[in-house]
Amino acid sequence: MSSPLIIALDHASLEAALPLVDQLDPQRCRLKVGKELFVRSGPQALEALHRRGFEVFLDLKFHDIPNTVAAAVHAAADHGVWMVNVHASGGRAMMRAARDVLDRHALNTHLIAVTVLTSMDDEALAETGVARLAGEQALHLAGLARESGMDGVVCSALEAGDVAAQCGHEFLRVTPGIRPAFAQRDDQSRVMTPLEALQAGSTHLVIGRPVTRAEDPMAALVEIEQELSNAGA
Ligand SMILES: O=C(O)c1cc(=O)[nH]c(=O)n1[C@@H]1O[C@H](COP(=O)(O)O)[C@@H](O)[C@H]1O
Repeated sequence: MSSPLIIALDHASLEAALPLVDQLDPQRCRLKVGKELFVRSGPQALEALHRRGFEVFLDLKFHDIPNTVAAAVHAAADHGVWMVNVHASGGRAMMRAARDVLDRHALNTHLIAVTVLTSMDDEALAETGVARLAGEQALHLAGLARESGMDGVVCSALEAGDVAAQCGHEFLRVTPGIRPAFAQRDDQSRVMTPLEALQAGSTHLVIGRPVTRAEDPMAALVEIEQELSNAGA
């Protein structure tokens, strides 16, 4: 599957997500299961998506003591998900523990770390006691994630190029905060269009509301695919 598109199923339940899922093609996108859908529908949601042939990014952003996060990552990988994530700000020992548990059990789920949430700007970050600018902090955490054995990071597309330069091109740059020209910004602060994001160095694009809340989700997805293919992306 070579598409960079990951559609965020930020739906209230599996039942609510299925009408959209059943219009999508597993050869043309992956799906992301986040907190609300997983808390309501649980592993059943993963099974239902896997049965339909989709690769799934389980986005639960684990952030806890190393032992707890490693166990949670192990449990996620046991469900056969394609990708799982933790918060890089959980630190080196936490990320290493998560890496080690996957290696010990020969599980090949991609393990990535969230750097700075795309909803955060410099001011919001300063309020949490982080003095660096959001872009600098994201790059700092990407370096720590790389050293701690992560396969990549979640970052804003604004940082994707710098992350690639610093951490290597095989290090994944999964970027939410994607807003096609036709979409609203919603609560995202640091945004780019799909084409800009790929050109800036993203390896994967996480897209939620611009597709899932569109009047015609398939038309929105096709419009994004066309924008990318017209530019040879
Ligand atoms: O880890 C993520 O996927 C994530 C990290 C981040 O920094 N920002 C961010 O928006 N996300 C997720 O990406 C998706 C973006 O959705 P839309 O803003 O609707 O496109 C949501 O499911 C968020 O949970």
